[in-house]
Amino acid sequence: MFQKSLAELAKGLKAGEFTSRELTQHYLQRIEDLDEELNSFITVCPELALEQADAADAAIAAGTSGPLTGLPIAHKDLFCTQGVKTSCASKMLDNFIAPYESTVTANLRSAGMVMLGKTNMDEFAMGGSNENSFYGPAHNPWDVNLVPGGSSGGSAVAVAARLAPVATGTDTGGSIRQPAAFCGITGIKPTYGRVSRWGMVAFASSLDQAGPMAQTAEDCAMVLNAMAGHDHRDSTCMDQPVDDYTAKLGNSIKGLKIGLPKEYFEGLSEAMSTKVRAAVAELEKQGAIVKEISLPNTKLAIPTYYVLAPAEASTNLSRFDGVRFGYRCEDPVDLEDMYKRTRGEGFGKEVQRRIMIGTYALSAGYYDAYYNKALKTRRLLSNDFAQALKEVDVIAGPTAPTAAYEIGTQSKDPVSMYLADIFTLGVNLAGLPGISVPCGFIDEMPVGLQLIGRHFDESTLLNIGHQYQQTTDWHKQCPDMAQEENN
Ligand SMILES: NC(=O)C[C@H](N)C(=O)O
Repeated sequence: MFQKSLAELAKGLKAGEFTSRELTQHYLQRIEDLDEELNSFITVCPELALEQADAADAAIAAGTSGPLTGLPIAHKDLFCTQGVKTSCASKMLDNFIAPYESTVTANLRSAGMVMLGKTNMDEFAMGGSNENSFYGPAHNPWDVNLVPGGSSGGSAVAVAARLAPVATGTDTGGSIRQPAAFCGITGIKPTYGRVSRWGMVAFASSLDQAGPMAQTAEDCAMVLNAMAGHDHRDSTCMDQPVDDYTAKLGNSIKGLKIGLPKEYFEGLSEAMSTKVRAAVAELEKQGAIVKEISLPNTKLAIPTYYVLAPAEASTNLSRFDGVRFGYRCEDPVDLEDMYKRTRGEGFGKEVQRRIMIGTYALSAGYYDAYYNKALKTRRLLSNDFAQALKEVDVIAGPTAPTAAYEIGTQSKDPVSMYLADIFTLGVNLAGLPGISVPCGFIDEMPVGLQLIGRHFDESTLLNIGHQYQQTTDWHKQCPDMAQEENN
């Protein structure tokens, strides 16, 4: 049963092959059996899940169900969920139970989805390996000695190991797409403003965006249908009609123009370049027209992001002060001591590093040299994409420069970790949608093809992903521990 995609499970539920309770029990059992080794969940909520499953079964029986009713989902642990811990994988929020529900989780709940639990991540979404978690690293199910990517690492692991058919993630600079690539699943970061950020704990507010992670592009389309839409509680959420993403999956890609940025292939390993070019050739076979393009400012993406994101983080995270909620240090001698020790003890190293970088970049003497300059280079990067997307419909390239690496090998060197974000950061800086689709293996580890589209054109990305998955089977491959015969 767990091998099935979300779309297949939806059909099975509708046909009465199993109930939502049975399906939910099945996944809860898999989590119990396998997650000790994988560490993909921070919180599992069996009682709540079964209660929601029973309600879904009642709705199905009453004929009031929708396309997602009764299907299980896992949420990244930075979406506020009323009554269920929301930790952001930080000691700072280890005791935090949100008094309200995020719009994303509320939308999926009202679509009838069943919440299995909350997934592991890099602390406050800062990282690309899931090693920066207060709860310890999540492990890649293809090889448990390797990282699953991050920051939405737990969500990617849960889907890849078939502990959940779908999960939510968030992406500030690649946090949906890169772990999707490392774990061999599909993940889409929608256009900035497509999905509400209300109740999503903020990291960098001009970049953060939520999206689905699943086995297939079709599954992502189903879930994005319920996630996307206007929300007056998030002033950056756009009041723009939402496409029916599943309705547009059947379109032919004949004549579609795909651009390959030459900068994305300069210095790229032969192995990765071959995989990406083979995937693009497959799309060409289906009628797409491929041409080389240029994104001349690509090399500015890392310095720009790693000034702006920490700057925004330093202000967003100032709310964690030990006063109103979250961690508070023991026996402070005075207010200053409480602030200092609460933040020193409650935040992990990477979070502290970013707060310091961000505070420095925003400080009076350096604001123009760093923050203001980064805003200008952000504009150059956006202009590159805007120009390219006049010439082509979508841009294709690798999601990340490498496949997953061994736990512990990069965590000592934050800069080398930052450099690995080269292909994903620009997409957030320009507010564009991007999808990662599994496109093969390097040394037995999955890698992803990234497709970048025009603002609000998630439909085209999901359709290309879907068409690609009609003639390839990379997305169907799963790690040994998720093989039917082993369970
Ligand atoms: N949050 C993200 O989207 C991932 C990025 N690697 C970061 O650490 O900022």
